[in-house]
Amino acid sequence: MHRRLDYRTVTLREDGRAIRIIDQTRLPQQVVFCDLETQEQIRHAIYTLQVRGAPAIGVTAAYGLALAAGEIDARDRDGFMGQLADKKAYLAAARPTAVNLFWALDEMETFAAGLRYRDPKQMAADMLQRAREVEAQDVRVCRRIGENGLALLQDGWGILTHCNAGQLAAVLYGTALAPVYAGAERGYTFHMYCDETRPLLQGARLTAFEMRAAGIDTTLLCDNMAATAMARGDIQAVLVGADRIAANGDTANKIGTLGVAILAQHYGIPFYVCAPLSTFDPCCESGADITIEQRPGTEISEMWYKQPMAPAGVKLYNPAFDVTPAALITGIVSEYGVARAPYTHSIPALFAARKRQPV
Ligand SMILES: CSC[C@@H](O)[C@@H](O)C(=O)COP(=O)(O)O
Repeated sequence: MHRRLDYRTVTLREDGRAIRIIDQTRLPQQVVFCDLETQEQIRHAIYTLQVRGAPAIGVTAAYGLALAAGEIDARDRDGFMGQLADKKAYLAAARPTAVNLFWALDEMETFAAGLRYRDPKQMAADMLQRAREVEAQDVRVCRRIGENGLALLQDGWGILTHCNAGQLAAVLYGTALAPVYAGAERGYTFHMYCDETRPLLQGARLTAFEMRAAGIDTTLLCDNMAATAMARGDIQAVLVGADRIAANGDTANKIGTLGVAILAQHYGIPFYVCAPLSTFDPCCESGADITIEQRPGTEISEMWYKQPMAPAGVKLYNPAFDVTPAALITGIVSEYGVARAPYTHSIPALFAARKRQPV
């Protein structure tokens, strides 16, 4: 039976005074909702991955800046925009790699700059309305990604995914898992293979959880088992999300994605990246321009076990993302269709399509 989680990962609380998120650090044991009211709570929730995944971070940031704007006490437009810029910089420092964070903050600042100046409370209320639209747009966009991605898949396929790019990484559908949900709605049977995704186990804790809740056949495997699953012929396609896509198609996603892409090329398995246009960053010429977040080594050495998992004092290396070169990507599935190499031509075509008919 198909039972996608019937709640939104990120939304505005009914009274409009807080962001309501599912606390992803408590999954899969507990589904706990958490209300974020202050900018400190919002930045902390993004940094600690209570809310995570590029599109969900973007929606949180949009609401976050609107709520923070409600705290502004300014006499005129310049005062308001000055304080808004400070709040934007504060939220932007939460995490460096997912461009949706910066995209959403820029959208909100540009929106505020375009408003006829009234009292700060009214400006903040208008911004909150705009943030609601960012949330609604995420739902529409992800549905379109689902339809576009489904057209590349066949009923009965085994699909490998890495990290979590599903409902829990966006508002309702996700990106890489949106085609799987779209297929399930039509009665397709997919066999999902979820990499556990060391060190923070987004695949085990989140993807396996939401796939099972949706009644989709799901197998969890350790990251180092993907090669064997491919060699056995279990995998017919790889679907992953993205945190930032450079102008040449190089794609930053959760650490380990690059290894999966190399394996997929070796075994001749199509490797698709699924992402909304808000994850594309035309200012990054290539993957070399993408800042990769470094996180505390303790996420490797002691996070998931009662006892330390490594000898005291060992040097630790914990980049949170890697960059998959465009040459390893079969196609990038967006809400405006599928871009293929050469990406320097096909990505601008997606942006042109958006200009003609925004989703
Ligand atoms: C649709 S989500 C795409 C990516 O944000 C996702 O694959 C990912 O890498 C998330 O990393 P995380 O560190 O859990 O925020």
